[in-house]
Amino acid sequence: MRLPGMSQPFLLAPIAECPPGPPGAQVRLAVLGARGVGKSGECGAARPPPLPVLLPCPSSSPARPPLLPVLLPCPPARPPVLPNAALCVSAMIVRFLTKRFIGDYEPNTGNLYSRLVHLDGDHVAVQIQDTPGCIQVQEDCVQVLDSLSRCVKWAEGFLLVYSITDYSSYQSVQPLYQHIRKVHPDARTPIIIVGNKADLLHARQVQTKEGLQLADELGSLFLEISTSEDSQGVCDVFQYLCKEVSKLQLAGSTDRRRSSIIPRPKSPNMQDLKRRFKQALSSKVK
Ligand SMILES: Nc1nc2c(ncn2[C@@H]2O[C@H](COP(=O)(O)OP(=O)(O)OP(=O)(O)O)[C@@H](O)[C@H]2O)c(=O)[nH]1
Repeated sequence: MRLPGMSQPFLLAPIAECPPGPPGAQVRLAVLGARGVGKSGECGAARPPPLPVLLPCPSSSPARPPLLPVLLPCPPARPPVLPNAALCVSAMIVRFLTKRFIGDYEPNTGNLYSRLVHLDGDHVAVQIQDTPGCIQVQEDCVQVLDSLSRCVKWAEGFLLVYSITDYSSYQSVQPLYQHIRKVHPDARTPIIIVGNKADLLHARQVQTKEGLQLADELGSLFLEISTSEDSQGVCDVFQYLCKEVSKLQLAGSTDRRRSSIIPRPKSPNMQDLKRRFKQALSSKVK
C-alpha cells in the first residue's frame, strides 16, 4: 500500500544538532521495533532480577520530561524473555536517510539521527530515534524498557515496525501501541504500523489482512514494505509521518494562540451603576 502523494525527491544534509526554530520546523520521530513475546517455559531459567521500568510522568511539555526510575519486580515463576531476532528498524532509517540498504546486521545501541529533510518546499529538521530492544511481553506482564520509555515521551510521531516473517513481533505491536497512547493520549499523535520484509514471502508468518485488521482495531495507518527492495516506499512512510507531525505542531500552536486571548470583560450594567451612585450621594447628603 502506498501513501498518497508521497513520492517526491527530498534533500538530505547532515546537521550537528537541530537548532530551535518556529513550530513545524522540527520533527521528532521514533521508530520502534516490535519484538519479544515470550512464552512460559520458553527458557526455563531462574526468575530474572527486577527490571528498571520508567513510569510516564504526566506532563504537557514537549521538552524531555524528567523520568522516574521505578523498579517493578516481575511476578515469580515467570521465565525471562529473550529478544527475538533483529527486525529491520535500523535498516529502515538508514534507507530513508541515505537511500542505501544495509544487508548486514549490527546490533544497534539506540542511535539518534538528525537530518534536514526537504518537505513540501520547507527544510524540516528531523530527529529519528532508533530504539534497541523495546518491550517485553509475558502474558499478563508487560514491561517497557527504560530506553523505550524515554524515547516514547520524547517523540512526536511513531513508526511501529514488525517483521512479516516473525509472528511474535506482530504480537508485540498492540502493547507497544497502547504504551504510546498512554504517554500521548492525544489521539492525533501519529502512529503508523509497518510490516517490513515484505520481500520474504516464502518466510511470511503474518498475513497482510492480519496487519490491516490490527491497524483497524487500533485506529492506525498500516502498510507493508520491503526495506531491501522498495526504497521509495520507506521514504514515503517517513515523509508522511513528518507531515503529520508538522500538521499537529501547527494545530497545537494555533490552539495555544487561541487560548491565550484574554476574554473581554462584560460591559458593566450602567443602570445599576447609576442607581448605586445615586444611593451613595443621597446617603452623604443625609
Ligand atoms: N530481506 C530483507 N531483509 C531486511 C529487510 N529489512 C531489514 N532486513 C535485514 O534484517 C536484519 C536486521 O535489520 P536491522 O535494521 O539491523 O535490525 P534492527 O531491528 O535495527 O536490530 P537491532 O539493532 O537489534 O535493534 C539486517 O540483516 C537487515 O539487512 C527487508 O525489508 N528485507
